[in-house]
Amino acid sequence: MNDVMITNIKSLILPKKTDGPLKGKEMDELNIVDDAIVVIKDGKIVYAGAKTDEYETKETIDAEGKIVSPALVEPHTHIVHGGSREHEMSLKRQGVDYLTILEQGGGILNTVEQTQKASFDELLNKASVNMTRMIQHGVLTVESKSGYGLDRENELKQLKVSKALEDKFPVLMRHTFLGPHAIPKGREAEEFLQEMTDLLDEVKDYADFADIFTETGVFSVDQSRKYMEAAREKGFRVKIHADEIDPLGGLELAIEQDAISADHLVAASEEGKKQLADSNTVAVLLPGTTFYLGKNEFADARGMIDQGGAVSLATDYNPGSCVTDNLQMIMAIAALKLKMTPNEIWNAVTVNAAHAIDADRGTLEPGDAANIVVWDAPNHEYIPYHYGVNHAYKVIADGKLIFERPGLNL
Ligand SMILES: N=CN[C@@H](CCC(=O)O)C(=O)O
Ligand SMILES: [Zn+2]
Repeated sequence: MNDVMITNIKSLILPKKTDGPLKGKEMDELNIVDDAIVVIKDGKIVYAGAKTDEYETKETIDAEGKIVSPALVEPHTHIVHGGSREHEMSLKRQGVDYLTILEQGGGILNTVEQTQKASFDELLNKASVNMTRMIQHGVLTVESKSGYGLDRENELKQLKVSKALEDKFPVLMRHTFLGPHAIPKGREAEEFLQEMTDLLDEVKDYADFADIFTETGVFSVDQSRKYMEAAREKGFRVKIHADEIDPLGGLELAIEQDAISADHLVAASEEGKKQLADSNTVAVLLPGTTFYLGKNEFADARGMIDQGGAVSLATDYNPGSCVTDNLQMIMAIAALKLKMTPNEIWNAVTVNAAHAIDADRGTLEPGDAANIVVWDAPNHEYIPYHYGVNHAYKVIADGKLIFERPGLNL
């Protein structure tokens, strides 16, 4: 006897399971089955498809005629950090830009100070609030970066908090070492980068990927290449914060280094975008950051997809450049500003996001984890359309109903 059947599903969204990410035109293909059921046993999918009488289960979860999809995958966050930076909004209003704030010792370095001061428990409690909200918004797989410690003790503290989050919540996580995220005040780039490179052996026990912020005033392409080569030699797959503000050639470097993802890419070159199609690298676009930094030019998702590349989407949740943990909001910005189609967007936040962090998630094939969301929406196009609110109605983790949207108590 199976355990659970999800019944009364108006439409079931079924992204395609493939060995690599969906690229180019494939990104616009999405299987949607009307009048469907999902059958679950031991937390895994037994069947997801058209309604049939073939299965018996001990329990049912009523989808109430709503739409159902795999839980979303969030492939780029800075969820573990101390404090907040609301004061930067006034600076931005006065015209001080992101890199100038960083150059003056604020921005990332402000959060570094607050993260260094915070205890393990303080960081865990704070990140737990955001993780709860992410889950309530339909996310059950989360990538989490360090990078606000900038020394051995505090980078390890951040990574250990990240691991503790995974133990505390029914989520699958990937943990990324981002030691070279900024240059501490009074330090010299090369010498600090060497210190972070020397930490790679030790952080290997806690981190799945090694990441770096390649940007004007932070790390150059040459410095980043050196770090990525060292990380790869130690067995890491690499990631990069590339071409976020200035076009430095970070995307080309990512492809050269066989990075699992290249993230941001607002200022990526035409050459880099072209090379994406023949690479193993997923472009993780973060349009919430472009919006929050008040820029008018967004990453050229159309150029990347239309030339055959693989694109994913993430919040980039962090206290400075994108203060939202709502991935549905990013789906809306992707529709409006990246001109991505609804099918491309759904693939970008499920299968392609999973490939960007090497997680077997985002699909509902037999044997997959039964991580599922019932959405209070008439169809899959509705979620990017009705923006800024939470459409997740029921969230099911490993076959267990863990969140139901509360109503009003009138
Ligand atoms: N740009 C670099 N790192 C983060 C921002 C971190 C911060 O501002 O605190 C990002 O991905 O946007
Ligand atoms: Zn980031």
